[in-house]
Amino acid sequence: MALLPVEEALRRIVDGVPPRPAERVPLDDALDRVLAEDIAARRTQPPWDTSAMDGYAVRAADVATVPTTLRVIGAAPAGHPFEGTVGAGEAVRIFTGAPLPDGANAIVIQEDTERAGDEVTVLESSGIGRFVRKRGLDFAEGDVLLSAGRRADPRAIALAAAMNHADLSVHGRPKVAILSTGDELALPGSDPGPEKIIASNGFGLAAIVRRAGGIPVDLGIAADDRESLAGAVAKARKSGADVLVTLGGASVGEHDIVQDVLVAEGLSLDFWKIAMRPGKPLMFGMFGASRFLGLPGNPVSAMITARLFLVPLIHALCGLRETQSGETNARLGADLGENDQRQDYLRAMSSIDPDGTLVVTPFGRQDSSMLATLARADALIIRPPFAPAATAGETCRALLMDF
Ligand SMILES: Nc1nc2c(c(=O)[nH]1)N[C@H]1C(S)=C(S)[C@@H](COP(=O)(O)OP(=O)(O)OC[C@H]3O[C@@H](n4cnc5c(N)ncnc54)[C@H](O)[C@@H]3O)O[C@H]1N2
Ligand code: MOO
Repeated sequence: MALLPVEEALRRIVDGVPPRPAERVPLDDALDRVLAEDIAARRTQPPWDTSAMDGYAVRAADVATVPTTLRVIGAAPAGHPFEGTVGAGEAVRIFTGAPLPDGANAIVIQEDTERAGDEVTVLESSGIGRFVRKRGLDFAEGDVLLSAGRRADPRAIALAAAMNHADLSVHGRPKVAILSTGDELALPGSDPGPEKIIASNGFGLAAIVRRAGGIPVDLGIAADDRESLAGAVAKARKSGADVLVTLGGASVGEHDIVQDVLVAEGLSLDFWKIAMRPGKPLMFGMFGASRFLGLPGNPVSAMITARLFLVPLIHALCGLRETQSGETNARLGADLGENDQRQDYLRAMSSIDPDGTLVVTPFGRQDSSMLATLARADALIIRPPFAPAATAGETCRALLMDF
């Protein structure tokens, strides 16, 4: 059976996703939220011509020939403009960030002067505009400097503050309900019998959700029976989550009943099974107003499919417009055999060659149960379906691990 290509699966998941409604938050709470509107400067910065240095505001013509001695007629610390005018043969003591007084058109830095009482001797000349920041050097009132859809990173927050905004309109954070499934699962820190497996996926997923800008809602662990799953699904409905993620029970065994139960509860399934390794049994559909992603239970499959499909979905719900795939060209560090119909994501270690090239070397064992390997890996080598055998040194595509 032909499996759905990865790119097509992603397109179906993220296309047409409406961002969460906007809300206003103080600057201090805006970090990593996504701007819901363009932000224009409420003032011009700097609002006047200012000194870029501590020194003396002078007329450039007066210091064309040095040394020369000028009369100091006042001072202009930052925040306290000098109200008068600098005339011929005069200077005003000035400090970094203070407005340039009328009449002056240059700054002489303090180190190039000798002060004696109300006279200053200038030892180095200074041209027109020297050490002067012109009004509006950074931005002018009305300039739109931050666009809707941008993440409020620290630089954006600093700029928004400088533009005189105390709060920002940002999109709401999507809620992602996470349900682990499996009779064999026990919580970390419990005293599990040898037949048990520690339920790690939910924790990894919640961390991915938080990093991506969502709010994880833990629905716990459902057993592999219809009643338990239906009960958990009822909780999911109540949670009002934007996305419901199930973990495990996605494959073909008779205990893999997630899809059956959800369809009986109203899931409209869009697709099941994609051309990807790890992650083949991925499911996607609409569950009422929520988007549903059924991730495979194998721990590495769950983490990688979450990175490739859930993260872009959360970004879309957050209103993020400029997303980066994280993919780059690299040089293969080992030979690889030919690939089958599934796009492969091989766990790999990256290094930089002496010539500056990024090299990615896959681990020998690629089993999708191996979290220790995933944690050591810092890149995934992407092998398209039916890629021919490749030798070390060839160019390949790699996804740098950002989660
Ligand atoms: N006959 C076939 N068998 C399998 C196929 C197939 O196509 N035909 N696909 C394989 C692939 S690929 C994957 S991936 C897995 C996915 O299986 P499920 O999604 O049904 O996952 P489970 O069977 O529930 O669990 C698999 C594995 O992962 C462990 N697990 C489950 N949940 C967690 C959790 N929350 N934390 C940690 N570990 C978890 C579970 O104990 C199992 O060991 O199916 C293959 N089989
Ligand atoms: O797709 Mo499964 O995720 O290969 O192990």
